Amino acid sequence: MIELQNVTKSYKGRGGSVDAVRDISLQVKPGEIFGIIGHSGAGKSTLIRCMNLLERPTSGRAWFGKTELTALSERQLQAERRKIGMIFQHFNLLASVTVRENIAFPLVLAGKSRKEYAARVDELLALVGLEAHGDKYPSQLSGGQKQRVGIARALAADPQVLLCDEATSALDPQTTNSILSLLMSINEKLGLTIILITHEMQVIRSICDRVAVMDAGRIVEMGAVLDVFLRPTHAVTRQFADELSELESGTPLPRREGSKLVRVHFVGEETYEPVLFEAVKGSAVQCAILQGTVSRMKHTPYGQLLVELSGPERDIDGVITALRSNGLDAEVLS
Ligand SMILES: Nc1ncnc2c1ncn2[C@@H]1O[C@H](COP(=O)(O)OP(=O)(O)OP(=O)(O)O)[C@@H](O)[C@H]1O
Repeated sequence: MIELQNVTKSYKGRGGSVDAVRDISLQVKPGEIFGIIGHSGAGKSTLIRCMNLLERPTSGRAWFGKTELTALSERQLQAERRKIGMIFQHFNLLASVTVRENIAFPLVLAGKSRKEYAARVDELLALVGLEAHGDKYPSQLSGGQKQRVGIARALAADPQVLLCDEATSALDPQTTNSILSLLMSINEKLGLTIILITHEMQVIRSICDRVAVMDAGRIVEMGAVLDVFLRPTHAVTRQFADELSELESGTPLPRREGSKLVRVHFVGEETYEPVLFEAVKGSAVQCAILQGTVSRMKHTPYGQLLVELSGPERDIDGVITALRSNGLDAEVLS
């Protein structure tokens, strides 16, 4: 759907040239929600803007379906860009016109008359839950409502892909969740491919299918969200995975002599099974649960427990082996 091949984007600054994006290749599949996460300055905005050529790569190639965007003239590019919608952190709405007119804007640009676009705008207002707000001005709306207008406007020309540039970063957690649910339902209902950039794990955890982790202009890890964050290999990924774990770090924990501290990950339906109880049952091992969470990564139940296993070492090892042979990820921390 969207493909980048060896894309580099350099900016010339006073201190020389900065590679904001370095030699990035990736493929986004039709219908998926693909997240790009990284700290500030990692190159996320530059990367997403290379996908619709708001930034022209210094080298490398960008494809939209079978069309190579980097080979098009500005004029050809404008036509292709209509198939790629975009929403922004600060919404970028026109302050002097109503919600309805903001949403209609891409249709007006495409030469449609009011008569032609009126029904489409009503449909979009309903899709984003703003039926009662069409005649208001952006200044009369909350941040979440403004972003809903941004989404409706981005969808007006019926794009195949939606690029989201930090779309929830200016919103409070509750509003963030409502916008993420809206994006997920649009993805499911319309089959729209979504690519988003964020610095928030919550966004990746809630709605993304695959993720790329960026650091210093490069992608350092990429794959299914669960795979990347269950077994992070790069330090930056590990930091984000720790945010996800929700287990407190640094808190001194009570420990018994000779015990082992084990972190157990549960994924899928096993999250709700009594596997830990079964592994310990009948052994001489005592199991104390020190911390624990159960949540979801998109639709997949996911849990983590920090347990202390105490008893004879051989029996503790037997419990760990039993957990692993049940498909659980059991990591001995100390
Ligand atoms: N137009 C520009 N001119 C010069 N340097 C730029 C330009 N745009 C970005 N950069 C530099 O490129 C690097 C990556 O910036 P970018 O905005 O893509 O990162 P980011 O991950 O989106 O960060 P943030 O989350 O803070 O927006 C930074 O070092 C930035 O200073």
